[in-house]
Amino acid sequence: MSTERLPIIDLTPLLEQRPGGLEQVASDLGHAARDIGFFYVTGHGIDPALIEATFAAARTLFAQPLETKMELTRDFFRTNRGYVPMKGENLDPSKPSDLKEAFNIGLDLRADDPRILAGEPFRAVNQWPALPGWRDTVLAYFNAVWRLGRQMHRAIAVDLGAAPDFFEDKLDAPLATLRLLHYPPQPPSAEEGQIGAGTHTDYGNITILLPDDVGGLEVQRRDGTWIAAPTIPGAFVCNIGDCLMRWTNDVYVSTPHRVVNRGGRERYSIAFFLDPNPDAEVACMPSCQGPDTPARYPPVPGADYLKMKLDASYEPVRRKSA
Ligand SMILES: O=C(O)CCC(=O)C(=O)O
Ligand SMILES: [Fe+2]
Repeated sequence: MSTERLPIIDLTPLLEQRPGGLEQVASDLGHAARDIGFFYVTGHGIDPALIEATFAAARTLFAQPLETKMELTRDFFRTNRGYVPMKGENLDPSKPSDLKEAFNIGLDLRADDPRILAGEPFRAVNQWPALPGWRDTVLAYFNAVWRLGRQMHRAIAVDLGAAPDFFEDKLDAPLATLRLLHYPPQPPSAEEGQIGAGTHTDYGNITILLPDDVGGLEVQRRDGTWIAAPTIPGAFVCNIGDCLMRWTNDVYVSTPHRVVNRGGRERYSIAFFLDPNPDAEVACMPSCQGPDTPARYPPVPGADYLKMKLDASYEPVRRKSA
């Protein structure tokens, strides 16, 4: 394991709209996004009490009987919402399934939302456990990190030579997923290659991850070696996803990572995946192409891209359970 550390980026100048703050953070984010594709962010302004309450909500949910949790997993493959039991997913399809359970929440829509009635992909109602205050807490956290992700996209847009609001209408009704995660300690009985989260890249634009103090996230450098990404109290870990890599003609990198819970304790983490609006056209940014670097990928709607990625990750589990 390499001793290199991921960069730490302070978002305060961006979020407080200090003079030159947007450009400063654009440069810091752009550098990290082109290099290792992973970075910590501090100065994000999200209330520590909300963070604590969301962790508490995750612990309470995962402590429910399996039967109760399984009731929250209707039609998962179509909606990408609700509960995923232990070993219910293979982030690395070449390895045994992941030693984790998860719970997904998407954009919160009413049952009579026209997008649901029209059968649009991944538009669905959320599944809510019958726990007092749970929905309010988790939705407040969803909204806070979504807002943060959009603000970070202002800096990303500037780094990519676009207007600061370039991404705004592509992220205002996004296929975003908030995912609560629970990993048991890595058991001695695990199959060869079976870990908390198999090596994978994320699918969306950016991921805003809040790990607890157990640690266990590992990031793969381009030379194949691994860097530990220990938890920094109060900081998020952010990474570039495949969709933004495509948008930038591979100028930004979506970096492989994994979770191995060697800490001997239960581990909880909360990931927010900011995928674009379903109808946002994911097309090569003008600044990322030129005579020597033509666009490598044709434009694709956000929804088609996400579907392609999710299908590949659940396919092995679906096949086994068929
Ligand atoms: O739990 C973590 O720390 C990371 C999880 C992850 O990489 C993912 O769910 O995509
Ligand atoms: Fe990930």
